[in-house]
Formats: sequence, C-alpha cells, structure tokens
Amino acid sequence: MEKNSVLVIGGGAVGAIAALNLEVGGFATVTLVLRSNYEAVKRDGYTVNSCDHGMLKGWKPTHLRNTIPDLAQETLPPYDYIVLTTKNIPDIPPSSASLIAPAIPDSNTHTTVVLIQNGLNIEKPFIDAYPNTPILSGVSMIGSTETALGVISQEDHDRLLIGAFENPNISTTAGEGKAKEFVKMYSAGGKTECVYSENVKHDRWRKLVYNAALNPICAIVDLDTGRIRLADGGRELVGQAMKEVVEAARKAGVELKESVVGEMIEADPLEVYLKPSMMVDVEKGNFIEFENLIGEPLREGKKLGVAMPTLEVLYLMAKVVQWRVKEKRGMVEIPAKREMGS
Ligand SMILES: NC(=O)C1=CN([C@@H]2O[C@H](COP(=O)(O)OP(=O)(O)OC[C@H]3O[C@@H](n4cnc5c(N)ncnc54)[C@H](OP(=O)(O)O)[C@@H]3O)[C@@H](O)[C@H]2O)C=CC1
Ligand SMILES: CC(C)(CO)C(=O)C(=O)O
Repeated sequence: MEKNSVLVIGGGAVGAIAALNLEVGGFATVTLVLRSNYEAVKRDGYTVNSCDHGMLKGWKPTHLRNTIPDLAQETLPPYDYIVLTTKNIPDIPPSSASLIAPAIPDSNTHTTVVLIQNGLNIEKPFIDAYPNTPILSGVSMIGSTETALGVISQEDHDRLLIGAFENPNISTTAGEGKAKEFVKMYSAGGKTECVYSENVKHDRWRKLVYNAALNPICAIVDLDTGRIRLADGGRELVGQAMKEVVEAARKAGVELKESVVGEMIEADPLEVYLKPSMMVDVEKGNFIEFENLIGEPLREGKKLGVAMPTLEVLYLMAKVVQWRVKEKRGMVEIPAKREMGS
C-alpha cells in the first residue's frame, strides 16, 4: 500500500491515539489539527499513557497545525483521508460538516471522510454538503481522556469498527473498498483492533445503548460507570433507559441481542471507575454531544411509535446542562438578579 496523506481534525482523547496508530503503522503521513492544546503539543509533544502504546513522552505526528488547511488558498493537494475526531455538537456552530469545507476540494471524489465520533445520523449533513464524497463510520470503544493539555490517558484497548455509511450517490463496493483500505492503514502498527464492518447501522445503534443511556446518566448524576453500578437505583435507571434504546433500534430494523443491556452496563471493568465522554465534558465545562447521542435515537424511536419516557427526561436534562454551559460562556442573556420584594 502507498502512503496516504491523512488530515486528522481534533487531537484530543480519540484523535491523538488515532494519529498515533496511523503514524505507527507506516502507511500514513498525518497532519493533525489542534486547538486549545496546540501550543502545549507544539512545545512539548504529547505525553501518552496508553494501555496499547505504553508511556510516550514528547510524541508528535508528522505535521501539526492550529488551522484547518485551506486547499485553495495554500495551494495544497487534496488529502486522501480526512478523519474527524472533534466532538460532534450540531446545536453549537460551526457544524462538523462546515468545519472541513476548506480542506475538501470542490465537487470532491478523491478525499474520503472518516467520522470517528459517537451518535446517530451524523453522516447526513456530510452527504448533503459533499454528495460524492465517501463517508466512513468509525465506532470506537477506547476509554481515552485528555487529562491536561497534550496529556492523554488511554485506559481501555482501542477497538474501532470501520464501515461505509450508506450513500445513494456512491456504489457500495467503492465505499467498502475505502473502508477496507482505512482498516489496513489503521491496523498496520499492530497496536489496535480495527476491523471492517458491513453493518454500520447496527454498530451505531449498539453503541447507543451505552451512549444514549449510561453516558448521559453518569454526566447528569456525576457518578462514573463503576459507582453508578454500586449506587442504589443506579442499575435500574440505566437498564430502563437502555431497554428503550434497544426497542427503538428494533423498530428501526436493528435487532440487538437480549444480552446487550447487561453487556453495556458491564462494558467497563467496575474498578476502573471510568468516566464516559459526556461526564468528562461536564467536568471540563465543555458542551456535550446530547443531540446526536440522545436526541437522534429519541426522535427516531418516537417516529416509530416507541415509548421512551426515560430518554425523554434524559434529553431534557441534557439540554438544560447545555444551557448552563451557554450561560457560563455568555451565550445567553438572563434578567439581572434583584432582591426579593424589590
Ligand atoms: N473519549 C472516548 O473514550 C471516546 C470518545 N468517542 C467519541 O469520539 C469523538 C471525540 O471525542 P474525544 O476525543 O473524547 O473528545 P475531546 O474533547 O477529548 O477531543 C476533541 C478535540 O477536538 C478539538 N476540536 C474541536 N473543534 C476543533 C476545531 N474546530 N479545530 C481543531 N480542533 C478542534 C478539541 O479542541 P478544544 O480542546 O479546543 O475543544 C479537542 O482537542 C466524540 O464524538 C466522542 O463521543 C468515542 C469513543 C470513546
Ligand atoms: C463507551 C465509551 C467510554 C468508549 O469506550 C464512549 O463511547 C464514550 O465515553 O463516549
């Protein structure tokens, strides 16, 4: 295989490990786009404490930048792959699809876009904006966190499912070919378990059993995935939400095994006390991906006639949490406080 040029956007918990896997494999030259951690990584490189890669100090990919490359303005050749590893938060601009616009050639057919991001229906805005671009789905189980700028702690083995999203403008075999090439490139270093998947819809719904239920519950009640299992009522609450997602998936044509609820509750070893990504974001004062993780499965389920009372409450609570961040960042105006009786 020839070396591919790969633009990875978002060098946080998942993006840094993705960039590392791609470079270690030897079939990719990575350009990594950073934002808040750019200065720290440029100066000191990454510190990575990883169950797959061991302890690395000062690691950097081939190229680092703090802006999205503008192919036209910088007269750059198109990338073979653009891998998006930012959080995907459609309610907070800019949208993920518009973010990559400067790095995609007009009427693109060359560059393949890979979304290593959680959530349902995330491909739709990309297919609308770049109709002839192959869009790949990356469903990751990794348990990685950026604990300080440029410091990555990966506690769970990197398992990545790659497949092509259904796209009416692209043949199934073309999408499949790109997905298989990406798997080869990503796996070449031997540090990860990256496999081709022909059922992206199944992968996404299965992961949502965790991400629409356990992930927001941990964030809202401020308990990690170990403590929520130990807490009075914790397992019941999570189980109830998960069952609603399983039913919505079934109505959407994705049959998940009965055992999936138990498997997802126990997905992380209890004593790791793992904080899922939404909980990490709440702790950092970041926006959360609640629309793609809870809103989309809820909307799909309701459309198909599934009763999802627990998800409804989680969705509204997550929306309120998002508002809290907006207020902290001065994005909403509220009436001035006044004394009682004045
Ligand atoms: N962490 C995990 O274990 C897992 C996460 N996922 C999913 O993977 C995706 C990425 O998550 P994760 O890595 O945890 O998130 P992080 O918040 O750790 O990393 C996202 C990175 O993207 C950067 N970023 C955001 N917007 C831009 C931009 N416009 N230009 C450049 N960089 C940008 C952020 O910068 P800044 O700091 O400035 O915001 C941050 O460094 C999400 O969809 C998540 O749900 C999936 C499986 C597991
Ligand atoms: C399930 C998990 C922890 C990935 O390993 C995740 O998807 C997240 O934190 O968002």
